[in-house]
Amino acid sequence: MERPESELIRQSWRAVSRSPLEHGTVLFSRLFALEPSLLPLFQYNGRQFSSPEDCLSSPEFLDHIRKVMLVIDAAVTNVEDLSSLEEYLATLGRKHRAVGVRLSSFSTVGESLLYMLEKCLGPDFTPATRTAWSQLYGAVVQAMSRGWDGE
Ligand code: HEM
Repeated sequence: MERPESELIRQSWRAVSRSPLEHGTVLFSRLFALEPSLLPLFQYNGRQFSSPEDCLSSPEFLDHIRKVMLVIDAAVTNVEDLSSLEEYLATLGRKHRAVGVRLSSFSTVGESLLYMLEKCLGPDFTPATRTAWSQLYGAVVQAMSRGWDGE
């Protein structure tokens, strides 16, 4: 996997990271629209959400959005040496496998991430920036995929 263009990643993330919850909400709204079957995987205290809107307004789910944005933030910070996150990401992958997430759903997450970046950055989301993010996200998923090894 080619190393993503660090400067494009950092620059574009600056705009997103000013309001992570807002942009993370755009990402997950898109994710639920593309793959509604992911909704039942989010349950807190055994409670099932009746709709994406119900889920997107729950404090526990908003915390999950914050966690996701923090992981992406860590990947941006370590974009030049993602191997430092490898163990953490493999463990994170294992935790997601344990709650019933399929590795293939992370492709839909990637699509939703690119969608959110496009909405946030508008014309600044150039083809080169898109390529850089696809590479970065691809590297994150590759590391997380070790959590599904042996399936
Ligand atoms: C297919 C989409 C996803 C689903 C269905 C999913 C589901 C879950 C669930 C059910 C939990 C446990 C409850 C919670 O902490 O809220 C969790 C935890 C977590 N998720 Fe996700 N997740 C998804 C994508 C992601 C992504 C893309 C990231 C970051 C790259 C991420 C980062 C985290 C983190 C950091 C935790 C906390 C892990 C811990 O407790 O150590 N999730 N996820």
